[in-house]
Amino acid sequence: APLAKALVAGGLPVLEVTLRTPVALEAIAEMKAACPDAVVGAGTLRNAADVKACMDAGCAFGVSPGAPAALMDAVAEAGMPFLPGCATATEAMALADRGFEVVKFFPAGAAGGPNLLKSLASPLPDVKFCPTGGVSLENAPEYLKLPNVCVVGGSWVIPNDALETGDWARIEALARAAVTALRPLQKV
Ligand SMILES: O=C(O)C(=O)C[C@H](O)[C@H](O)COP(=O)(O)O
Repeated sequence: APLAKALVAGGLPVLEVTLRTPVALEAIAEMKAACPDAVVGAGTLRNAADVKACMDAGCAFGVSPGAPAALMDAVAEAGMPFLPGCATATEAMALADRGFEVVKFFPAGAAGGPNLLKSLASPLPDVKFCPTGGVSLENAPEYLKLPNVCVVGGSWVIPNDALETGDWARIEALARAAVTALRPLQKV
């Protein structure tokens, strides 16, 4: 709850909690209760069971590092707002064929960074990307200046040591710095 409040106070109301701990869904419930105006979703969805658990928990959206067919079928059936992950032209094309106009590029830094997305802009001009994975305040502008990048995601606003010590003021300041620097470049 205090983390959600700090992020929202800093100007970041769209929060993704990854399903990487046994308490993720509980954390989502606490964030929603603490910040009713925030848009709280889940990340690292891997299968149909995750989709069901997230829909039951009232997640506003889902995010995944990838897009296996069984997961995407469950997402379509549930009508869940979703940001599927991809890292290659073939994967981006498959998601575009499923009707996705915006997809996640993951792991952005390791998979080729801004250069890879620049190369995809000519053959796939209709596919827009949200790079995540290794995005930082320093390199985010390089992504956001590309015509096929509309938004970025990342955990740099929540350093582990700040989270562990409950330094909510520092997290709020990092969120505000991200908004100040990047909102003018964002295209959504
Ligand atoms: O698992 C998912 O569904 C995700 O969305 C992955 C996250 O976006 C990245 O793990 C963030 O990467 P860092 O900003 O480098 O920490």
